[in-house]
Amino acid sequence: MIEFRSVTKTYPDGTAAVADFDLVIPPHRTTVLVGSSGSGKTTLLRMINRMVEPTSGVIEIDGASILDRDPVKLRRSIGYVLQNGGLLPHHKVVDNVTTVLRLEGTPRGPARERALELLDTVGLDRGLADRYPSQLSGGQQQRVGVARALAADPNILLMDEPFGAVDPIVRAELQTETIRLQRELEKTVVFVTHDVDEAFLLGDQVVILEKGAQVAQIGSPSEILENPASEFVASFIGADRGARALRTKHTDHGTVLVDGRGRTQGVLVDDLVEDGA
Ligand SMILES: Nc1ncnc2c1ncn2[C@@H]1O[C@H](COP(=O)(O)OP(=O)(O)OP(=O)(O)O)[C@@H](O)[C@H]1O
Repeated sequence: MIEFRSVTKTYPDGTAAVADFDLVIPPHRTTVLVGSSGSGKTTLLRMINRMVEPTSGVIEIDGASILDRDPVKLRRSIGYVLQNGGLLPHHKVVDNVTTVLRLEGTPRGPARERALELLDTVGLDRGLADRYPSQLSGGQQQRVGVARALAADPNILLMDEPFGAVDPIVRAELQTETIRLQRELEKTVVFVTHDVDEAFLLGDQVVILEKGAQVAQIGSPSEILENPASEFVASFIGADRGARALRTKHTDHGTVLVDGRGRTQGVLVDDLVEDGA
């Protein structure tokens, strides 16, 4: 579990990026921080691995303040995936994946074997191991970035807009892969995006942020969709524009659900009634 208590970050130029922020991030689940540009998402993420130090407040991992941890060791024990993959261009894929392992003293042979296993894990062909990042597609580079983040088998994986720079089809593939990986590996994932659809797709817990990292709403996707806490949230998730409104349409074969543009989104199964409890 990761916990923020009264965390504030004011940058030296006076920008109040995060003001009095509280959050509990449950283990083995995906928490998504979503908000518009400048709402403080990246600052929050980077405070977890001490790439940014809070101005005040406490951040704990499993009940212990991260200030008591050596920053370098802490950073290496937490996986971090960036938007552009953050790969070193003059290092082969295998060397990018094994950077942290090598720094921690794993010999070359076992490190390479681990890298090849990780390529399997993220759905990449082992034959790509000796290529350079520029010889891969954007989607493949992102997968290498995920493999690298998983190399030291961290419990926590931080992902900062990891799919922002790839086309929509590859993005959808990577989102599906992320869900599969999380189920398989049961990491605690903290994911930053400005895309509310991505947040609802990936998040077990979604945190909608306004400027200064003020929490507008926190809950499961269903809880937020069913009951937006404010006009800001309704507008942010598109509920006010009817974008998420579904209507029933009766056909000769049963009842389907259609969206605002008339596209069929699903089939109504009337024996599947939940009481919402
Ligand atoms: N090193 C810095 N020095 C000064 N101000 C900063 C610094 N880093 C971020 N900020 C400011 O802090 C605020 C929050 O930035 P942050 O990057 O955390 O937001 P974000 O929600 O991740 O935005 P984006 O989606 O655009 O990446 C912004 O106003 C930003 O300009």
